[in-house]
Amino acid sequence: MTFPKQVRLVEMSPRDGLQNEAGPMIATDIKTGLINRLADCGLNHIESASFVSPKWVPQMGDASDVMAGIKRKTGVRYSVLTPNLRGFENALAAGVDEVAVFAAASESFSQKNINCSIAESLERFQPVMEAAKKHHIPVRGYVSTVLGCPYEGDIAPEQVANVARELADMGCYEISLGDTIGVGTPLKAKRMLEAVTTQVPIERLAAHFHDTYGQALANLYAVLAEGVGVIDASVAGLGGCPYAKGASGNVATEDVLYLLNGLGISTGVDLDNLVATGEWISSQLNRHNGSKVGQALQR
Ligand SMILES: CC(C)(COP(=O)([O-])OP(=O)([O-])OC[C@H]1O[C@@H](n2cnc3c(N)ncnc32)[C@H](O)[C@@H]1OP(=O)([O-])[O-])[C@@H](O)C(=O)NCCC(=O)NCCSC(=O)C[C@@](C)(O)CC(=O)[O-]
Repeated sequence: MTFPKQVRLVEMSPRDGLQNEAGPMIATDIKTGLINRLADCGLNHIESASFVSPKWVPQMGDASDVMAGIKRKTGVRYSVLTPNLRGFENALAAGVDEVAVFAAASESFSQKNINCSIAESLERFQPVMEAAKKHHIPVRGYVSTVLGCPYEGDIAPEQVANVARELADMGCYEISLGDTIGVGTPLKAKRMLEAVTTQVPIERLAAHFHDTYGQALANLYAVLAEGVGVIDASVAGLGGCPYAKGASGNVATEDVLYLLNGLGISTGVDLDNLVATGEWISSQLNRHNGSKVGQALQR
């Protein structure tokens, strides 16, 4: 096994973490406070908001205010989700550093999440890619449901590979592979990755695993051993997907960092500060802290 010496953590909590919070709209200053604290932990890539339809995801309805309210830290990339050209234009006006388009490996999930087929979604991303190129904005791509779909069950690794290749070919610099409902196991994750790397080099892949079945760290260990060097995670394990009922949050950033520290893999992120941030946001949201490491170190 050859683990990478360094891993880039992409922090998901302000977007993937908060998009699914039930109840009233979370105050914008809690969102900006979270982002500023995360940057102070040493995280240098923070997915901060979504420029999607507020009818579909109400919690992200203040994306422009969030972008205007954060204290920008040099060296930190503040990225957002953009499902279409309108989202991109709004994101550009808000001064984002990077955008992400999001497709799925499952037709049913694509319909439920963005109201179109996989092929239509790729067509819809084309003008986003062109506009982003013109404005020198890097674009990340997501593939959801890479290890299972809430509507279709198992997804063929080849289907994941095809969608990942399409996104890479259209210009996404990195493809993040999402186990949206957290059903994967290490062997499945390894096999999916083997299929994807026949189409997209491993240097351009990221792992985005949810922890619904408690397998996310084991799955990450499996793909780290294959050489994946970018991991998406969410402080305090915040989150879930509005269009994947029952899915829990991304794997907790604190838990991933503890694993990486134990493997001697550097990230530039401070664990104590991160644990304090996980505690802070959990108390602001009046929510259980979903990080095991966060719970252990707070005792
Ligand atoms: C894609 C659409 C817009 C299609 O939605 P639609 O209803 O098919 O499209 P539409 O063009 O008819 O638009 C519907 C309404 O939204 C407006 N609209 C249209 N676009 C925008 C925009 N950009 N910003 C603001 N408003 C917008 C548009 O103007 C219209 O308003 P109305 O005329 O009814 O008043 C919709 O389905 C949508 O916003 N979906 C977002 C779903 C979402 O955010 N899901 C969660 C993120 S994905 C995820 O979590 C997975 C991931 C990435 O983390 C990886 C993983 O874990 O697998």
